[in-house]
Amino acid sequence: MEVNQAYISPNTAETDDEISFVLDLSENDPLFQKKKKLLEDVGFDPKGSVALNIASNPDHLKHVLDMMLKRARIINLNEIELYFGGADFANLVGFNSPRHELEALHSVLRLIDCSISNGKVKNKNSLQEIRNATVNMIDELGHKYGEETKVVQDSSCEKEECLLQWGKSNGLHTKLEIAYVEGAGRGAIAKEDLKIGDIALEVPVSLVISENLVFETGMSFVLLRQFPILEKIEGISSETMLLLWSMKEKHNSDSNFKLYFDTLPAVFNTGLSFGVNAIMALDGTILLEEIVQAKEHLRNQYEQLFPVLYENYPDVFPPELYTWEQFLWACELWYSNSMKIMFSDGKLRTCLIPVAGFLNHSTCPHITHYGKVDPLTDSVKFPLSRPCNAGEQCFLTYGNFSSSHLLTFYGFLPRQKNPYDVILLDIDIAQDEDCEDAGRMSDSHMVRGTWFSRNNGIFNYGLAPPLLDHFRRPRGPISRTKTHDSLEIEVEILNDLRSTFEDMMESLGGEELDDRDSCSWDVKLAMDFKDLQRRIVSSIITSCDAGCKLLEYELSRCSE
Ligand SMILES: C[S@@+](CC[C@H](N)C(=O)[O-])C[C@H]1O[C@@H](n2cnc3c(N)ncnc32)[C@H](O)[C@@H]1O
Repeated sequence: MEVNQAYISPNTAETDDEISFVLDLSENDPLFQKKKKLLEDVGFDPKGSVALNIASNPDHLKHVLDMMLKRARIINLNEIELYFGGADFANLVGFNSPRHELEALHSVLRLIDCSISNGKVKNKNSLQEIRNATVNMIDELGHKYGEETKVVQDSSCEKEECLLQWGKSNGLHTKLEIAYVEGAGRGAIAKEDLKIGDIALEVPVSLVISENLVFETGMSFVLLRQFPILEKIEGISSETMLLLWSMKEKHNSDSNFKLYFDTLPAVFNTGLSFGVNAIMALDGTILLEEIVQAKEHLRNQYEQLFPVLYENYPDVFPPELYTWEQFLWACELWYSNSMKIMFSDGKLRTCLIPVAGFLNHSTCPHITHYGKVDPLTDSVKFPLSRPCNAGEQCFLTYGNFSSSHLLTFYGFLPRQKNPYDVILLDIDIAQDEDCEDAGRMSDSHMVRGTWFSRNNGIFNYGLAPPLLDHFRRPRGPISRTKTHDSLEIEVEILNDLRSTFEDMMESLGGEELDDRDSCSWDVKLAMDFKDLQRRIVSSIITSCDAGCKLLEYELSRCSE
């Protein structure tokens, strides 16, 4: 899971009757130049502010909120969002994805809260009104895009309850309880109505499993004794050491983390455990190659360590605990359950966090800002970015991951539409080197389901502007004027694209007629993934067709 980084520095300045909200684009943002250009293109000063008149009418408040949101949306774009919407200014100021919209609304809320709390403004009514409007928008977003959860009532969560009790007696605080939920194993359910800013879970650093804890405390693995051994293996990373530690610690009945290990599944069922049939079922998708390579990489890593370690140090590395299967289990544990946490010393460490590991992922999550140790409390906090009512499952974001990544490393496909499901295209980008498209990815072009686009008209067709420009550029100066010549070029481009995607569809093959429910978990997941690829490719072919029809109609009008 990725640490959430917001490259925004919110700021406010007040006079007696006006507040200036400064949503500054940080120069540390890796996409600074692209976003700066975008802000300028839509008429914003990148260093500018939005002014709120204290004695304002509802129309002014609405306008101020609208302006703040537009800035916040641009500032919060990530690379994929920038690629698909970047050059399309009309779309950019509208809705992009639930995560993106939530982030934008949050930046605005932080600014307003900052102003309210600094107490300089005498008349707080306007601020409160604009705050209420922002909170309402966050609420509506949750209602529209949030996932519903069915709790599996007859499953016992005894081990999970023990872990919670152990956590609480060691300083953990939570407003969540653990239950089995349909389709996702265990999940965390809100015990009471939680509002924005409430801390759903707080875990003291002393309960966090990281290289710090493992290497700095005299744990049962006698790690200090192992260091000289491990240091002899060239390039061994702290991650590898943590893998080795967890493989043994899981069997240690005296472990400080015994109750945590007791709650872990015996098998993880991620893409890394796919059997041959499932891998074959991925034929025609890039995921087949990706999974094979990822597994090969892990196998090589294992073979660098074993049998050398257990032959030379059988006491420390007993062969029965260090099998390839156990190694894969530990890899899957760390891939699917770890979080990257920024510690008070400024270092980012990969950690396992008891209880937080029960939080499932959603593309419209409740918890988006986590991943930093609070130095005042020496704990990791999980605050709510949108409300979660009692009885609802509280979701986290694992990061802006594609379904292929989620399948490979977490073993599931999100139920909702995933805006990060892109198909990378094998296009020579050399021609694009001097291109300065606002949203172009640095090294690739891509497509995603055209259902995400609201711009299907001529010159857009629901496709990414940088991709279309890539095809336009060799055909002459890029034009968005409906002349006969430019329309002809557009038809040519859509025909080329359609044929590329028809080939891709053919290599995916027809839909399998098998009864999914009787398939093994991995084959079913592979087939579901392939269906998703077919839907994406089919949406592009349909959009190319629809675009050609529009162009033909326009061309016929030109020649009239
Ligand atoms: C950090 S754990 C979350 C707790 C997990 N459900 C459990 O029972 O241990 C991550 C794993 O939860 C499952 N998971 C998380 N989010 C999911 C989702 N939206 N749908 C289905 N499974 C999900 C996947 O198996 C993933 O590898």
